[in-house]
Amino acid sequence: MLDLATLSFSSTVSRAAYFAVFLILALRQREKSYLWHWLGAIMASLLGAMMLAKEPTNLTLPMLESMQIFTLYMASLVLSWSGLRRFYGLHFHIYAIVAVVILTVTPALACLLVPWFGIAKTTVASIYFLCATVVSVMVVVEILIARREDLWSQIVVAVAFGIYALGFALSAGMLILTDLQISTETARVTIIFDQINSVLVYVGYVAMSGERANLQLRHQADTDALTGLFNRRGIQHALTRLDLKNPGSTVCVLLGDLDHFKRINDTLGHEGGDAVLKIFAKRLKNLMRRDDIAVRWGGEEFLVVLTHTTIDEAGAFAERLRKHIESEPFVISAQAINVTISIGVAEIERPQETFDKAIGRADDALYQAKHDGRNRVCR
Ligand SMILES: Nc1nc2c(ncn2[C@@H]2O[C@H](COP(=O)(O)OP(=O)(O)OP(=O)(O)O)[C@@H](O)[C@H]2O)c(=O)[nH]1
Repeated sequence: MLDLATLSFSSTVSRAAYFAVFLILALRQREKSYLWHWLGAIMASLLGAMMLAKEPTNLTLPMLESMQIFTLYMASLVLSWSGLRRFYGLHFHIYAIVAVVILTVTPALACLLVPWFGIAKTTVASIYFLCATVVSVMVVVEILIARREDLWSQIVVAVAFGIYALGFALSAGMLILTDLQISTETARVTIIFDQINSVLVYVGYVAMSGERANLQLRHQADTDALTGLFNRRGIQHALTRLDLKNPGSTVCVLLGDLDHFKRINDTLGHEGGDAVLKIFAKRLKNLMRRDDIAVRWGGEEFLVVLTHTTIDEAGAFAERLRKHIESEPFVISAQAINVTISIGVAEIERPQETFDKAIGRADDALYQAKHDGRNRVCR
């Protein structure tokens, strides 16, 4: 069995290692304020662990040291919570700031009451555990109830703080309701419990940061930077979401091309042309349903995939889009520009036809629409 001195030492060393890792992460990505909060959380708990490690077997620390250690551990929890809020891009309400400051200093203030009012040290410890429970629950709520982002790794952090909350609440309950005293054994259990849980928390933070960066990179790689629609690479990923093999559902493709776009560029300049493309993409998205997929297929060419849609419905949608573009001039730098679009529509004939073949037929239909005079829909 490991003794208290060894456990305290390993707890301090592991925190120092986390501190080094987070310091590098924060320095390399200075703009990510949440990393600085989490670095602060680790630093506070490292300082607390260092103070405890000085005299690991002394369970009756002087008042001043107890106050400092309680405050450091509370600050660590609060910085974990504030880091999470920054991670989700949230700011802090003034009431929330006041509340967490009160929670942070309450155990230290309770220490002051020990000599003056003769309050038992176990009562002070239970006050600390109660405050720590509240902040741990706040972290869990921040992640699980709000579910602001779909990250698997945040579940690890939520579980770790859920375990912390349970541990703190149980400790407080036992100190209040039973005559449990703080002993070498309880100190050992506490350190082991904290050691295991802190691995989940800090590794969870790194994983959250990495998972989100990974998703953002993938999103960037799949998205056309100008219009925000999928690019050709992105459609491959988006198509995996569609059940193209299901013969029960009809899927149609639309290939649209803005008419005489070269003239628009010549009139407005390339930047003006870009603005037209952006506005077009926005209008297109406004007409689409949630499950439909829009892709910037080429320069001024757009592909739309309509799920659970018959060829007649797709034709009607294309006509609606065409009229919508034709009827409302695009306003670029206070200049109203008339834009029109030609559209080819095709249904994917399943089970034998591939997606690419259907696009080929939509392209033929688009060619026909251009040939017939533009600003029209052809099947
Ligand atoms: N502003 C801007 N222009 C682009 C972009 N990509 C392609 N283009 C321009 O789009 C124009 C396409 O011209 P064309 O293929 O001749 O077709 P069009 O003038 O639209 O004529 P039709 O398609 O036959 O109606 C070219 O002038 C390209 O330079 C882009 O990202 N931004």
